[in-house]
Amino acid sequence: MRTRGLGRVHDGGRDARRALVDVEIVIEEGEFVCVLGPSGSGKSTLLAVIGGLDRGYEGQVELYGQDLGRMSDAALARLRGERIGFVFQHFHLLHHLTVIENVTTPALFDPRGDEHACLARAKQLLERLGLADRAGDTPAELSGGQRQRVAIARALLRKPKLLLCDEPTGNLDADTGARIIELFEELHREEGLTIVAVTHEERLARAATRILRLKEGRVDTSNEEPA
Ligand SMILES: Nc1ncnc2c1ncn2[C@@H]1O[C@H](COP(=O)(O)OP(=O)(O)OP(=O)(O)O)[C@@H](O)[C@H]1O
Repeated sequence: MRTRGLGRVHDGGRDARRALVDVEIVIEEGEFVCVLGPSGSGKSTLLAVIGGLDRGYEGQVELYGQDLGRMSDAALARLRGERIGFVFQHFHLLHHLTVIENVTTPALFDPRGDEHACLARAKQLLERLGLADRAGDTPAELSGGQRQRVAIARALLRKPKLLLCDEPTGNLDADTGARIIELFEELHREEGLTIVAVTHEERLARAATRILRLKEGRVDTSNEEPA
């Protein structure tokens, strides 16, 4: 993933906000990057842009050798579906579906998908995330941390190459948070998963192989340190 001269202005009427300013970053395959920075520094905006969800940017974003700005909406949706898993800050679960349905539903849109394999992987992920006995519950019956783990299982279902997460441990107690971090480290080490995680949490940042700091929409290199 590479950005060149990346900028993003959020249109707030008279009060337009420059969320990203001239961001130049390269993330290699297999990296585990944590994005740190104060509230409002552009972290969530950066994730949305590099994940192909926000197309209103200036400059260039290249993902797996493709210039996102030159892709059709359909091609971009396909790239997202095949290669990227998202864990959003507010989970975005579907409230009328059960846990297992939430995890498997995005994969059902894949015409080449194998339903049995998909269900088996969903069950395995729920097991790994300590939710095996909650598969039939709806999100309303779960705690915030459990919902977060459902969102993580859903993001991992299609074996993405790149996992983009916004505060993935933000709602979790210390033990559950530690389990998620272990899972990320395992997926990164064993399956070569590239992870880009926005976080405020020290524990997660310590697990990363690189820290990227944002400040007022710019990459902040004043405090560079090896992770
Ligand atoms: N949809 C939007 N419309 C208008 N302004 C927005 C929108 N999304 C973000 N912004 C503004 O862009 C700037 C960067 O926001 P962003 O959410 O990317 O920051 P952040 O670093 O992720 O913050 P936090 O840590 O609080 O989640 C902020 O000033 C924010 O108010």
